[in-house]
Amino acid sequence: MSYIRFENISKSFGKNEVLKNIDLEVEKGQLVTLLGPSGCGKSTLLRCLSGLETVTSGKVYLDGKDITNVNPKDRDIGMVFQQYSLFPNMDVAQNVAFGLKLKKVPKEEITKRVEEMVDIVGLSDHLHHYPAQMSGGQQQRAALARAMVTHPKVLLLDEPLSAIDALLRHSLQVEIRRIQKEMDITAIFVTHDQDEAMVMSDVIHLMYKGKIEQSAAPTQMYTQPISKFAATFIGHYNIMPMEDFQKLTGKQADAKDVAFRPEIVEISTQPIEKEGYLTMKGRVFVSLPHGNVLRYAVLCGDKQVDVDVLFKKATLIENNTDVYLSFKEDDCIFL
Ligand SMILES: Nc1ncnc2c1ncn2[C@@H]1O[C@H](COP(=O)(O)OP(=O)(O)OP(=O)(O)O)[C@@H](O)[C@H]1O
Repeated sequence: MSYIRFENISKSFGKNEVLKNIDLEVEKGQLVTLLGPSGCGKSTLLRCLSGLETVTSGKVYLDGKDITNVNPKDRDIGMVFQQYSLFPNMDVAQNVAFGLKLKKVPKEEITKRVEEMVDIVGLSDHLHHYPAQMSGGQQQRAALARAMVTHPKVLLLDEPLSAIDALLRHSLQVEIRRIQKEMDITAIFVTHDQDEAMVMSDVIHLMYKGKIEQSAAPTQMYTQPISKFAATFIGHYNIMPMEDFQKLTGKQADAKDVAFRPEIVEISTQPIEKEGYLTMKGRVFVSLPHGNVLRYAVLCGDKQVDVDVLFKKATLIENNTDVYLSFKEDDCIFL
């Protein structure tokens, strides 16, 4: 049996069914992400594991035991939330020591374990600082240390980085992943940010309206979405009804929609003819920098197709220029 197992979990608040027959497994030592839009049930599923929420039906197993009705404090689960949940009147050392004191761990051992843990999260210089004296990122590291110092069976991270600015957020993503691997922690991470899920996870569980839409490793999720929703949520796919796609490219397929990523499309002012490639004509109506690429929005018929070109290669095509788009048929996903 897997280390964590949600078996046929449903959860309703009154008439609102928020989780619908969820089956999900997590292996020991994995970091899995629950990814999905706001309100799809990510936090509720996490709270069913921690015991902060009861399930309406189904069972939750942890480390071979049915914990569905176990008191939250006896589940041995560490949690970090979006809000910095440190005790404001305690310094970092006292905050991190808190759980160990509750467990009546001997004093010398507490000091040793707190110092080790604070060192791992890179806060040794802030051992005696209070939360108000630290940045958001430092406070989240302290919260992480506090959640991990007791060696919980599972670490639950509910959007722990969403209040932190982009640059620091990225370095904390990498750091949390490093610590999780180094300490062989089993963790479930909740986010609505696809990039964060891509960086952090062994497996992504994409949720939609209370169900698991797709479960896959990050690269597979990115390159092989199984539904229109998955393609919309991950990878910024161009999605076009098959009827329009057929009119533009001549390609026929037994599908409702076709999805293709902006970065697989070549754009040129000259016709492109290549074996195995599909082409369509269009007109550039705007181009905007997007991270490290230039994104052209091209109108093909009455459909917008986004095309990403690496900045270093880009010679700017002016707005209102007629262009040819081409892409490998193999790179299209027929849904
Ligand atoms: N205690 C509660 N009482 C009533 N409804 C609730 C409660 N907790 C959550 N809900 C509802 O359950 C649904 C799922 O909420 P949940 O917080 O799990 O979503 P989420 O995917 O984590 O969203 P977000 O990314 O915005 O945090 C929402 O419609 C929410 O309003």
